[in-house]
Amino acid sequence: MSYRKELKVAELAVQRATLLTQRVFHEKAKGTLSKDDKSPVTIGDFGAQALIIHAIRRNFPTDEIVGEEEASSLREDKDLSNQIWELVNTTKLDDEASEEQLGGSPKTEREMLQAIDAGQSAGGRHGRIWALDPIDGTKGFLRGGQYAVCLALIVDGHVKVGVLGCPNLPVDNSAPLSADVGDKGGEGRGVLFAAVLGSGAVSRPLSRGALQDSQPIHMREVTDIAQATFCESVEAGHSSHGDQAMIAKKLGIVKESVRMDSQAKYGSIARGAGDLYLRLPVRADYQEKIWDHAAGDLIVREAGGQVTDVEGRRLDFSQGRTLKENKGVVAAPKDVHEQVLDAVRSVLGSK
Ligand SMILES: Nc1ncnc2c1ncn2[C@@H]1O[C@H](COP(=O)(O)O)[C@@H](O)[C@H]1OP(=O)(O)O
Ligand SMILES: [Mg+2]
Ligand SMILES: [Mg+2]
Ligand SMILES: [Mg+2]
Repeated sequence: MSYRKELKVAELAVQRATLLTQRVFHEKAKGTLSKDDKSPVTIGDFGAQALIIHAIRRNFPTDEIVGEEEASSLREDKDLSNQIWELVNTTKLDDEASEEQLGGSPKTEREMLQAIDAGQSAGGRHGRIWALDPIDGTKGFLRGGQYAVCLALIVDGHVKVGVLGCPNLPVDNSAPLSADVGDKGGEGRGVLFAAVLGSGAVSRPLSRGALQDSQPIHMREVTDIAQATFCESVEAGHSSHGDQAMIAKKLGIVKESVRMDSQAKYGSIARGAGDLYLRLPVRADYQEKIWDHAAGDLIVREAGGQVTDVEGRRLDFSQGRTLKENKGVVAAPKDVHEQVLDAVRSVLGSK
């Protein structure tokens, strides 16, 4: 299957949602709510989820959706719900045909809340399931750092389409890897990554209207692993900086790691700005969420990379809302992945 329509809808929906998140960053007070697990959520997360789920339901009404957020806290907080509605109701792509392809946006606040709540699928190994992270790296978003709007289509447990909107990464695929977001105007920033299984990966500038032209992206060829650049989370609570530093040392890497939030890490290595992405578990009981990895996993593999967990198993998206059969992530160009994995095993094995 070509998944042509799925790809187009996903790209446009992510592009529109990034506009909403940027409006939140530039125009709104960025208050946060704390979720049960103490992680933050903003009006940007809810608004982006509403717009994207609306577009999926209009175009693919029988598909299931695994979305990170849900609306119960908004039903109890009218003021917050109103703020999100104002954003959702007024964020549109400049291009009418593209808006039409998305099926417009929710018509009422009630419809918006229903859309947010339509992301409660349990996931699993059968059927068509969209995995959605409306803002990945919420902490990065709040800091003015990197974040990503992430959407993937999983069919019978396999990722078929992946899209990442990264408003604060440079458009230029050859720009040096840095978590820096540049000047306040955002000139030259904003990139949309996409991949379809078997068709390669591309990037294009994020725009305010129709999709711009894309170009293919590839991982960089690494001939000497000691020269590789690796990226990791900013948050030490999300992956172990200590173990990652030991692995880098074992590989002879002397360059300092680049720390950035969100799946922008997957996009960055897929276009050869960096080479390796290591995410080593901090807590034995944390299960990675499918929406934190599905799009990035496909984009990196389609750009010539391999993505596994710390034991060398491919990420298994058929296990429900989490990657419960996996521990951590090791993403690298295919040719050196085994070498990186050996270093990971030896560091983790000796603990
Ligand atoms: N203990 C943890 N280990 C790994 N990832 C985590 C942990 N706690 C939260 N996360 C998730 O890490 C993601 C951000 O990753 P990164 O550090 O690469 O930017 C977020 O989606 C966040 O989930 P949440 O949305 O619940 O905060
Ligand atoms: Mg996330
Ligand atoms: Mg999120
Ligand atoms: Mg979150």
